[in-house]
Amino acid sequence: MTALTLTNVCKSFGNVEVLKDINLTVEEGEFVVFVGPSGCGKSTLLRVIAGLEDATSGTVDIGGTVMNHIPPAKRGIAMVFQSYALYPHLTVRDNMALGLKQEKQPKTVIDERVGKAVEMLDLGAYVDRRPSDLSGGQRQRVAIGRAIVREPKLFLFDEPLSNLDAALRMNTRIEIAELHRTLSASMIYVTHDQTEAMTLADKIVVLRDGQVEQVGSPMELYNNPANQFVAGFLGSPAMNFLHKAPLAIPKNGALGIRPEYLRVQKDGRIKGTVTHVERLGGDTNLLVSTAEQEHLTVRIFGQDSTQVGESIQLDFDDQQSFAFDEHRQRIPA
Ligand SMILES: Nc1ncnc2c1ncn2[C@@H]1O[C@H](COP(=O)(O)OP(=O)(O)OP(=O)(O)O)[C@@H](O)[C@H]1O
Repeated sequence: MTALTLTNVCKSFGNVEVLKDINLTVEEGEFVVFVGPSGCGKSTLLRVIAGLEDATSGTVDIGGTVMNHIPPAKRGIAMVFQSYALYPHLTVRDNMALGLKQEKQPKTVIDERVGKAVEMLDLGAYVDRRPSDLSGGQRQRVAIGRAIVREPKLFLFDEPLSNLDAALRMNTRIEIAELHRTLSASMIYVTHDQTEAMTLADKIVVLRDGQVEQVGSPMELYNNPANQFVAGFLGSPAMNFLHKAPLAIPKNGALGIRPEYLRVQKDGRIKGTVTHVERLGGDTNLLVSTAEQEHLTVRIFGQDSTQVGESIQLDFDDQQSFAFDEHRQRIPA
């Protein structure tokens, strides 16, 4: 069963085309992440699925029903926003129960579902507090709880972790992954953070300028990017692109090498100077300016004593490099 099918979905604001012919399926139980740079249309696409925006053309099918003209509350979806969108005057318990009360669910059902969500999200100690007395991470868990109690067919997350600091972001990311395993629910998650996309997704949809660039599992996209944009977007530090001889560069194209596939080697084909060293504790990143005035990042696993200003020679295995043509499309190996 398919949780969501988008067919030829387009969206314009005035004469600005923000989504261009989007075709996509989300299978039941799948965790799909929309990723792409700021302004590429991720949130708009999510809002079209939610019914907060109308598609200009195309169909939005949720669980086998075309939903284009069905209001958000009747689409069987629940949305979690970056801003939490909690009611400040209501307690945690009442915030979570509100949607069910509005649906006129019996009290026993409300108590049971809220109780289950509170337990799942470890919010037991906070049920009588108001949002202002919670941390950002706790607030976001309440917002997630409010979505869970509605038992939606499809969860929609719009950058839910953007307001959290790095440590909390990682914890909450893991909690969302666990939640997905526990609920086996279909989820769509919007982010511009490629780490979130890589770690959470069953399937990543890379968007650019309102179009789908590539769809696949995180490792498929990492190991087999269709084009230079996808190759450069996924991976941290980002893939290096070299454009100048003496390496074998496709005509007017580029050779892509991931930082972890470059190694320091005497007589290496790439010669350069270290311009900056980032010691991350576990790993070391070297920034290198090549003899051809191109810039590279080299990722060394572990600690390394290389200093700024040192001359360096680098090499790589050809089968671990990626060739791109003049249109930035991947040239198959
Ligand atoms: N209501 C609107 N009216 C006019 N233009 C809009 C409206 N909403 C979004 N846009 C435009 O549509 C484009 C896509 O916006 P959207 O918010 O979907 O991008 P995004 O990929 O989610 O970006 P970000 O990561 O910055 O949130 C942007 O150029 C934006 O300015």
